[in-house]
Amino acid sequence: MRLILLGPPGAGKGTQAARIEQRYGIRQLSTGDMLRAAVAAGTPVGQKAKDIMARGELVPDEVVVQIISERLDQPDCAKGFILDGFPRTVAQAEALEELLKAKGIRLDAVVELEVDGSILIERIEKRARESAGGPRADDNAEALKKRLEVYHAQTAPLIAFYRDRGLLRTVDGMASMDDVTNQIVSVLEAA
Ligand SMILES: Nc1ncnc2c1ncn2[C@@H]1O[C@H](COP(=O)(O)OP(=O)(O)O)[C@@H](O)[C@H]1O
Repeated sequence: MRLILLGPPGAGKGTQAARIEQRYGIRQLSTGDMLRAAVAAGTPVGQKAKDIMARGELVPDEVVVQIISERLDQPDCAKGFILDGFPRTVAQAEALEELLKAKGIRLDAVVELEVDGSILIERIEKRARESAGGPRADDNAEALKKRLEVYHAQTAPLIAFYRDRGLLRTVDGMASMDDVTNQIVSVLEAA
């Protein structure tokens, strides 16, 4: 099973990806988590990404494409994977298409979590208050506003991109967490 989870910040991609990982024994690949790990470790990629991420902007396409390309070659992705937070631009989606073609891999589905803009800010502020390790560098009002703008300008066009390819499946991200999981599972069983 190979899928992409698509949706705005705060839509619940991380939560659902972790559940799908458990259920199907496939790997969750979160570019946000990978970049945060690189920042924490102070690697060259992390040094490059740190300030960009804190502002809520996107790190350059070639950086994340390279990270994902290498990650997909790891043996733990052989059974499948869930891309969470990637692709985030049409250029990334095109690069992914090329990459998968070269690796001889086909996507099964792109699952869009549809959530009203009005509740996203509320959800992320709640996450910032409740996160054990303290809030993320980009979970503040200014970066959040920027992340939502970036989503609408750069990532939302991927909905049409994948609809055109017959891969898009939309689920109601406003339902309860369990209900959203069930919807995703039905979509995957049908794919
Ligand atoms: N595919 C990507 N392309 C560019 N930047 C990315 C990508 N994935 C993550 N990032 C960077 O990491 C930040 C956090 O991403 P993520 O953890 O997916 O957060 P969220 O979905 O909650 O906004 C993004 O705002 C961006 O700066």
